[in-house]
Amino acid sequence: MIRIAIAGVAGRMGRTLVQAVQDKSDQARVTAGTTLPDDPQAGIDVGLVAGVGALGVCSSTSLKACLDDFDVLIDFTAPESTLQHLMLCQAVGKAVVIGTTGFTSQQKQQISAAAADIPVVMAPNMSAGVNISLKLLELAAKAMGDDVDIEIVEAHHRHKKDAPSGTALRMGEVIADALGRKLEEVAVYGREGVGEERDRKTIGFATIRAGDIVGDHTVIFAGNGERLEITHKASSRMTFASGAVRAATWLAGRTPGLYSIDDVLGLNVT
Ligand SMILES: NC(=O)C1=CN([C@@H]2O[C@H](COP(=O)(O)OP(=O)(O)OC[C@H]3O[C@@H](n4cnc5c(N)ncnc54)[C@H](OP(=O)(O)O)[C@@H]3O)[C@@H](O)[C@H]2O)C=CC1
Ligand SMILES: O=C(O)C1=N[C@H](C(=O)O)C[C@H](O)C1
Repeated sequence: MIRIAIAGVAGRMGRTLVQAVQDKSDQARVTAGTTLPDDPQAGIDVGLVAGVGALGVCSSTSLKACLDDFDVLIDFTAPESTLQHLMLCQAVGKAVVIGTTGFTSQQKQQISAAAADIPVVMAPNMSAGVNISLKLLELAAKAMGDDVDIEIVEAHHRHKKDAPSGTALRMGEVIADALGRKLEEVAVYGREGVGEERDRKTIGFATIRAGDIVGDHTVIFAGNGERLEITHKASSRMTFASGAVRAATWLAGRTPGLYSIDDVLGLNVT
């Protein structure tokens, strides 16, 4: 039985993660959960927070206080918090699944460094569909990339803080790598006013924040006379949460290293 801690248990993903672990109660159980100290859910049973009934585990306001109580931490909070949690786990040799997005490149390097000591799975999107779509994007980019304009459009709920989404950026990286381009040199984040016509080598990003959209991503490969669009639409956060729980059960007992969701899903075959 894998003992799982969930950071940010009162958040949208935190609550869904508790439900997802409950759905895998033959393999895993929630043995710790955290909130910020000023959260109204602080100290409340994590099962009650998530709406699945009491689990006998009260949410803690400090991960440090429950480091003995879990095998794997699942963290979908915010970049700074995730890094603090990661350092605590590194100090005691606990595995971490990171779903948080919005890291700077320097923060990503800190995560890679920590993964020299502990097993870490990190993915901006834990759904199987998105990770399969990344393979399709690589194929499409290699086949069409130099003859088409490539635009990435993403839409999320009004509460999302980071933009573009971590998934959209990952899609951009996969496409840029496939085409031998550097994303930081070719990315165009939104357009406004009068300027030059489009440079074919650029990869454009457009962001929508509205209502309760769970997460939509479309990549457009537009050429002369045809365009290919690859779209993924998440209709429930459970797709991300069940992917993260699968990653946590896969990660328990592994050797240190930075693993991707491709490793978990067996998509790393070439
Ligand atoms: N990889 C994937 O598949 C997915 C990734 N995400 C990412 O996950 C992250 C969270 O998303 P979402 O659940 O919608 O956001 P929420 O804001 O709903 O949840 C985050 C929760 O973490 C809490 N929190 C922040 N810092 C700490 C801390 N130090 N200790 C304990 N709790 C803390 C927040 O509290 P407070 O509100 O008080 O700040 C909040 O309750 C985002 O980065 C998002 O992009 C989301 C979905 C899928
Ligand atoms: O914040 C969200 O909600 C989501 N964030 C992730 C991202 O930034 O890509 C994944 C998913 O699309 C939902």
